[in-house]
Amino acid sequence: MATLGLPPSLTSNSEPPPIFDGTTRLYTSYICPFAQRVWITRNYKGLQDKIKLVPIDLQDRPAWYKEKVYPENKVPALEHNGKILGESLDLIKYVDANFEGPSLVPSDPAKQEFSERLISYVDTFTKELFTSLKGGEPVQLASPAFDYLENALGKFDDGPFLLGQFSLVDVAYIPFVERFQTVFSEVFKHDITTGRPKLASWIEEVNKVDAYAQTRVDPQETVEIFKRKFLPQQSTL
Ligand SMILES: N[C@@H](CCC(=O)N[C@@H](CS)C(=O)NCC(=O)O)C(=O)O
Repeated sequence: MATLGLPPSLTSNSEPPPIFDGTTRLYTSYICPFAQRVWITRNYKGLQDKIKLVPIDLQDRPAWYKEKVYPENKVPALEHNGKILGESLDLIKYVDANFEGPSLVPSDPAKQEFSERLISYVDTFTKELFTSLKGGEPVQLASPAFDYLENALGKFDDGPFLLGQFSLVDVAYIPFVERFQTVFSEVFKHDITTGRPKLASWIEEVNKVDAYAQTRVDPQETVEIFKRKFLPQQSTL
């Protein structure tokens, strides 16, 4: 688990932080792929001192989180300027636009247009992957989603990332690709990069980005979570 040197998760026994005291806080969970998007964005922009991580134990959630912070009772949520904002795809855009640090949106209009297209597909992408686990043939069922990424990676050739340079689009996809690569490899003995060279080099390059590398989940933990939540039929393996 990537928690070395990171604050401990707050539980039902933990006191709330002094909410709305002017501190910007990212309520997160170290295992949540949605929250991971915002965590990567914060790290990439060098906002470690400006946006404080407040990890929540989702299995033993403090009651004050829903009551005082975020009625949706989900992570991620961002406390900023006296407001609480949610939804990871909105938050990564918000953090990029409203805080200092390197931009995660390219200036090229063609790249911006493709970025919108890829962002609007990401929920379908993740849904297809989760749905693939419910069928008898997960590898085959997940194949079109990974092929879509492989094709998308061919669009710009001025760098290994989805828009050439590292951007919000990579941030939106990688937490899910990370988890499904692990699960397909460990549970179904299938390498999602076989026959997908661009996907292979994309994953390799994203792993070199420190802002992301610090947020990765221990693969063993990913497998345990998936077996418990999405693959109950595999839990006795
Ligand atoms: N659409 C939301 C999804 C967030 C989400 O589902 N987070 C999960 C953890 S990975 C959560 O907080 N679940 C708690 C619950 O639903 O009660 C986003 O993109 O931020």
